[in-house]
Amino acid sequence: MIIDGKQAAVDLRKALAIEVAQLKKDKNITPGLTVVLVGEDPASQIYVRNKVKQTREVGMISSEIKLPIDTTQAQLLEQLEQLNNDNSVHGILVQLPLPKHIDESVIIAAIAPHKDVDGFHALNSGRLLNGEKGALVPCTPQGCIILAKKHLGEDLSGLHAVVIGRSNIVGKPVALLLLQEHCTVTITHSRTKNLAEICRQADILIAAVGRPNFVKASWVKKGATVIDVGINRIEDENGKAKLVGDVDFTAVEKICGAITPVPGGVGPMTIACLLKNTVEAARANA
Ligand SMILES: Nc1nc2c(c(=O)[nH]1)N[C@@H](CN(C=O)c1ccc(C(=O)N[C@@H](CCC(=O)O)C(=O)O)cc1)CN2
Repeated sequence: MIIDGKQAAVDLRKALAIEVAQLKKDKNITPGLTVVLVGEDPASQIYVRNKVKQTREVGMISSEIKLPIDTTQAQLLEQLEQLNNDNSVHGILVQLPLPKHIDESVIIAAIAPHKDVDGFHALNSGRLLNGEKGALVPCTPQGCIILAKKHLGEDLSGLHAVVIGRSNIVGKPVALLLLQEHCTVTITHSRTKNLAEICRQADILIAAVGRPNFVKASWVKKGATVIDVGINRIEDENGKAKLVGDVDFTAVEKICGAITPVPGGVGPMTIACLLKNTVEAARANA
């Protein structure tokens, strides 16, 4: 089975549009998201454009702040201070990666935690770690869980989930979410020994390593659910640009029970979950 992330994102946005309309009717609140982009990275520009477009499509307010590549860290912090104090802005997102002269961790820490719709602020990651209610949860990990449940149903308890990758943005939070779902969780990374053997034990395999076609068919247990977070741009045999995930899709598809494709898997869910977080932020701070 191929898990259709594009369709799951459409379904989530439809449900959010209804919620947004209800929030307007009942409380006269229109959720507002501001996306900040520093520089002109082509992929980031596309992601930001899609975020703004989809936010508006579900009836929310969205604005984009484009800053030049030579923006200083102090200038970006000043911009965030203004957004933190603007009551019409419920969600703030700074598109990553930032230019090298800006320290991402300083910027993430400067976003008001209740407006941190990326869920990257230490207060939100701490809440997730403690299993507290009210955390804004990172979008890609949320998308992974929703997509895994499309195949496995709501109850993931007792399943062995193996996560490849330990980033703060995907690997660690997705592992915590799987733990909340009562999975047995193994986190693996570049120094893990016997990686293939560990992956073969997975009922749910999450690949978030950033290496094209890294996960081979021989690493996958028959019937496993495979969630591919990778977005890697490579050249095909004719020199044409092509987008692939971290999983050797063609080979793994024949063995697994279900798999997310790239494109059309986790990526679209990242943006849909961002809209979900913005609605939650607006509701929580009404
Ligand atoms: N502040 C953040 N920065 C970044 C995040 C993030 O969650 N917050 N994630 C990524 C980029 N990203 C969202 O920002 C993102 C990446 C990919 C997609 C997506 O829909 N991909 C499509 C393919 C699109 C293409 O052709 O490039 C797919 O997989 O089908 C959405 C959002 C890094 N930065």
